[in-house]
Amino acid sequence: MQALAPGVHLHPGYLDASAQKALLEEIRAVVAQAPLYVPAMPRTGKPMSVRMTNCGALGWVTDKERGYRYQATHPVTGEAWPAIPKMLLDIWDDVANFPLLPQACLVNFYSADAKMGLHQDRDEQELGAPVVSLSLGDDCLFRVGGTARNAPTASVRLGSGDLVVLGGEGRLAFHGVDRIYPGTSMLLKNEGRINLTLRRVTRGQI
Ligand SMILES: O=C(O)CCC(=O)C(=O)O
Ligand SMILES: [Fe+2]
Repeated sequence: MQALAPGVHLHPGYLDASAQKALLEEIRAVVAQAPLYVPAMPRTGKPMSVRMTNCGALGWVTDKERGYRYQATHPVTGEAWPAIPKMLLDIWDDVANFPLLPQACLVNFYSADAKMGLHQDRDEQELGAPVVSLSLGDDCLFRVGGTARNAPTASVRLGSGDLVVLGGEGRLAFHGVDRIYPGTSMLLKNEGRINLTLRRVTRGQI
């Protein structure tokens, strides 16, 4: 385990190749039920470059009119999100050091030219639980800083199977994805990167 910033820990190679393949199959099943869609930025309605879906009781969504939020249904199909695969619940159990299970798993799909600007994950009421983030497929350049936007940042290349935990004083650390390195992994059939982000949303037992 490697500290990228206070409270931000990288577990390089957390999933071996066969676990990555098994998890990818689970995510394919999630996407078959809850298709990837293009989220839009609040107010401007500008499309994000990352395509998204979710599994879990709640999913993180954003659109022009209502902005960033969690909701129980897919914004395009109107269906409830599929359940979080057991493999991911077990991973949370292993690394989160939190007594309750995650409620939301955001599935981010990055094509070769997608990125995600520097931001904090702050749409959750429960900030005592960490954010647990897994990478599958192509490498990316991940950037993480402090809890102020202008704090210095460190960049690290994340590969398939790498896991990052943002917890404690790192829970609100600014972070983002500056670029994808297309063709650096053979896991997916085509180029691209999948990121899975597990979170608690509400406070207390649900
Ligand atoms: O893709 C990643 O590694 C980060 C994703 C992220 O920060 C988010 O979905 O909030
Ligand atoms: Fe984030």
